[in-house]
Amino acid sequence: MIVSVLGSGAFGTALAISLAGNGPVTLWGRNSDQIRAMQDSRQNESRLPGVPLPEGLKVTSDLADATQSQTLLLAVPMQKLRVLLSENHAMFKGKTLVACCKGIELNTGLGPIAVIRECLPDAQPALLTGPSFAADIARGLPTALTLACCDEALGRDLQQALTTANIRLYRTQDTVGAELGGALKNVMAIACGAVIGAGMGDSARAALMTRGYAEMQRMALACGAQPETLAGLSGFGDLTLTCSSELSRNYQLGLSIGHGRAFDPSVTVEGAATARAVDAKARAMLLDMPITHTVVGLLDHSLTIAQATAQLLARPLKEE
Ligand SMILES: NC(=O)C1=CN([C@@H]2O[C@H](COP(=O)(O)OP(=O)(O)OC[C@H]3O[C@@H](n4cnc5c(N)ncnc54)[C@H](OP(=O)(O)O)[C@@H]3O)[C@@H](O)[C@H]2O)C=CC1
Ligand SMILES: O=C(CO)COP(=O)(O)O
Repeated sequence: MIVSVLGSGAFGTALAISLAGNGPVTLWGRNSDQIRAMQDSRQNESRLPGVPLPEGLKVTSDLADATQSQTLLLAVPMQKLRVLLSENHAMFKGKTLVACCKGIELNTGLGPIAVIRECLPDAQPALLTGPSFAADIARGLPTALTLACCDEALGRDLQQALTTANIRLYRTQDTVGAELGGALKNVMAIACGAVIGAGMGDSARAALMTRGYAEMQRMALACGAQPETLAGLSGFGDLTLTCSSELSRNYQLGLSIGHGRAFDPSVTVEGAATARAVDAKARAMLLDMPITHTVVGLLDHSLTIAQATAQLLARPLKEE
């Protein structure tokens, strides 16, 4: 299977580096200056400094060239997926499109698979998700991820083709569960970072992770997901990683909120838009998602940390 990775950020570059161990890979980025610098230095200095690009990895800013491959990994932020697909519609027709982003689209409440289906009804969509930091993958450290695809035969082919020396893939047909797990864990990571940043301690974080997981399940099951998917790598696995590591940008944003410090708005933090999208979706579906709602309040500055904490603690007592 000939593969190209579209999006030369941290994750796209890391995936391309790992996949290059299987055979030739093309990595596409939209910024021709950045791509030229990558071609010259053979590293991605802004996103993954110090990690050399392997020989079999071709880097290009020519999308027509990159989309010669039948299988395209889409490693752009969730809120940018639709524009990439719709602006380059003709080049993506009939391709196998593997979304590598984690989030829910702000204006529609849709996940990546549904966005691909809307933009390109004749494409074959799949999702690569689960606990992994780009820096770990790029350095060859071992990771286990979920490959979600409704079509079982295609899912098996992708699982085989995208497994690498350091990425072990598990397979599921439950794309709804896989994409909601990956999207919602980022919202919980913001909440956990805020609690730790504000000095509320590890017990409070454990409470948020557990009740956050209950919220993730509530939304996912209401959308038709399987509970096993939420308990797997794409849900519980990624929740654990993202809520407990300072390498996570979502967690870092939470830490800044907790510390009362500004955060660089240019950093990709998927959980911010996703919290707003999920909060609106939960309201429409009459689902109780208090942590997500509180994160939106913190992001919008309509709640202080103290108010947010008091509000969550004062909720009516209930069975677990
Ligand atoms: N980093 C990680 O550890 C992991 C990330 N992910 C997921 O991967 C996705 C991408 O994240 P990540 O790579 O880290 O983010 P980065 O911020 O490192 O990179 C994002 C990339 O997307 C490009 N991009 C943005 N908008 C467009 C567009 N309209 N068309 C084409 N390219 C565009 C950016 O280009 P430019 O620089 O020109 O703006 C940049 O190269 C996210 O959904 C994230 O959740 C998943 C697992 C791990
Ligand atoms: O998705 C990730 C880990 O699985 C990366 O997390 P951040 O986007 O918070 O850095």
